[in-house]
Amino acid sequence: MIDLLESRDKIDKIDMEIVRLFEKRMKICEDVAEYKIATGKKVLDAERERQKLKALRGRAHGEFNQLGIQELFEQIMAISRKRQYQLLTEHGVEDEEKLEMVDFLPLNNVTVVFQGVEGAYSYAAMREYFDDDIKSFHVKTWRDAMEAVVEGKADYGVLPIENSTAGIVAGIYDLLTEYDLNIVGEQIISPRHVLLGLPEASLEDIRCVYSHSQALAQCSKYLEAHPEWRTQEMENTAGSAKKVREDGDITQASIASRQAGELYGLKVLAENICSNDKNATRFVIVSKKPIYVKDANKISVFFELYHESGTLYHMLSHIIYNGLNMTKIESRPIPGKNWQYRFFVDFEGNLQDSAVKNALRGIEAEADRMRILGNY
Ligand SMILES: C=C(O[C@@H]1C=C(C(=O)O)C=C[C@H]1O)C(=O)O
Repeated sequence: MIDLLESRDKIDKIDMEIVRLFEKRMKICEDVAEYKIATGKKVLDAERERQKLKALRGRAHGEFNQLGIQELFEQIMAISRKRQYQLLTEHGVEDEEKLEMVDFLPLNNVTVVFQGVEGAYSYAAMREYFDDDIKSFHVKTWRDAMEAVVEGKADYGVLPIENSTAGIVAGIYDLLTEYDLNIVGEQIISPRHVLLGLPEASLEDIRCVYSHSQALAQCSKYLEAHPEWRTQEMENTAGSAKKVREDGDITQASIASRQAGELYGLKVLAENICSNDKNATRFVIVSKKPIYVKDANKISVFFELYHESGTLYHMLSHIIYNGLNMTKIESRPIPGKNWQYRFFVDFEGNLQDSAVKNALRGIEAEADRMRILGNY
């Protein structure tokens, strides 16, 4: 019988040899980086890598080993690029500065836009984030809010991006890729939805419940317990309260905040109706100014990838390899490119950190399209 220890001993010797050759190869890659720093040539040379993979596969025997060699060398070359990005950062080769660091966000004499009507949760988030002396106005849609900021009618916009029960607000993710705005802050608030009706209404009268789709989703368990009620989506929660007041129909109810009920003269018919009592919504604060505050510790980016196997893995490896903590990943379809996706990733860090610079350099060089959405 073959001796296990003897085989392992042989493997160990081969592995030592692989380590020695790997380090020898990496040393030469550092020389390549030096050449690239001096000449401005890009780190990634996709054509060279394709040729190498083809040639190396051809040296291996059998389909299994050919695939193995391909995988192995894809990794080796990805590691070589990561080292080169590090060297570029170490040599102070800066990508053009996309965002400028500031000590504080300018908050004096500013105008803020939010979507919805007064009493909406975006309004509450704005009140929480900004000082009392700001000027504010509201618009009908999220797109209107984005445009108000782009056109300079508002300095900041407040937009809901994620709820801990219902998940992401997909429309906001998509709009962030359409408009060249920058996330400069975030605010989490805990919506406490209540069921609101006319003062003369009681629970037995209700036939139809109006609210924003997110609020309906956040109260889905409560609504499922009332299968006799219809639900109808509206643009925002406070607007649904306004509608119930204006229609004056005792069969209508709204899911909104207690404050919206007070604002529109409605009665609380039921409380604690959220499926998750820790329900919280995260809002982002967007600005046209390409800035970030010096102690910002979260970065949001999005990127699109070539439709090839392993591309997402390679992209995320830039974050992992540089020791950064990824806190979120989402994907959204790319309009007009069926079954292709755009990825949104959040990770901890500040744009001044070398690890962040290295990771972003790699992602930018290797993704189809990439943009930093903000450091906040
Ligand atoms: C080392 C180089 O940089 C990158 C890494 C490669 C490798 O490790 O073989 C090949 C091409 C480049 O994408 C190079 O340009 O030769």
